[in-house]
Amino acid sequence: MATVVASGGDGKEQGVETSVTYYRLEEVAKRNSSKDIWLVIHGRVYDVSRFLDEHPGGEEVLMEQAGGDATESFEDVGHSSDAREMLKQYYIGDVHPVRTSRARREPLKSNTCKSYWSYWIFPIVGAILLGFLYRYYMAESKSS
Ligand code: HEM
Repeated sequence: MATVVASGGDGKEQGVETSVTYYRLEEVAKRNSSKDIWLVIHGRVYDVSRFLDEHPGGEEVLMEQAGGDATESFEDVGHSSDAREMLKQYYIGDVHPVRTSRARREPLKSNTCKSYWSYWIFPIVGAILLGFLYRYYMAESKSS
């Protein structure tokens, strides 16, 4: 079961049933000081504060990405599989899957209503047509 961590606070809050901690992008964005650096790579949040001095590519590149999504820069460098393996050491959680404001405004569209009407409309229209045809037929047979 996943735990959602709201933005604000110290960002380390965790619930009772925890397997993944989610951080909002606003929370990650705050971690951009020289001593406290978080970044996002492929939707995962990494606390690289203690990795700055050790990063073979230098601390500047990490600081440039601090608090943001570093996926593109990380991939552009073509990091080795060892580097990707190292990521695990700094992993602290996932980016919170936020619904877009549009998705929040629009309720989930259901087909139930649509199919309900199409279920009734065809028999009704068919019955009306049959009624007209019958009247037409009767009028014709009377006049002849
Ligand atoms: C937690 C995240 C990161 C880890 C664990 C990591 C790890 C490493 C490692 C192990 C290397 C040595 C080369 C290799 O094995 O590929 C390296 C090199 C490098 N990294 Fe990172 N890196 C991270 C994030 C980044 C980011 C966000 C950038 C942004 C541009 C970056 C830029 C570089 C550069 C420029 C080099 C030097 C490449 C070279 O000299 O060929 N790294 N990194």
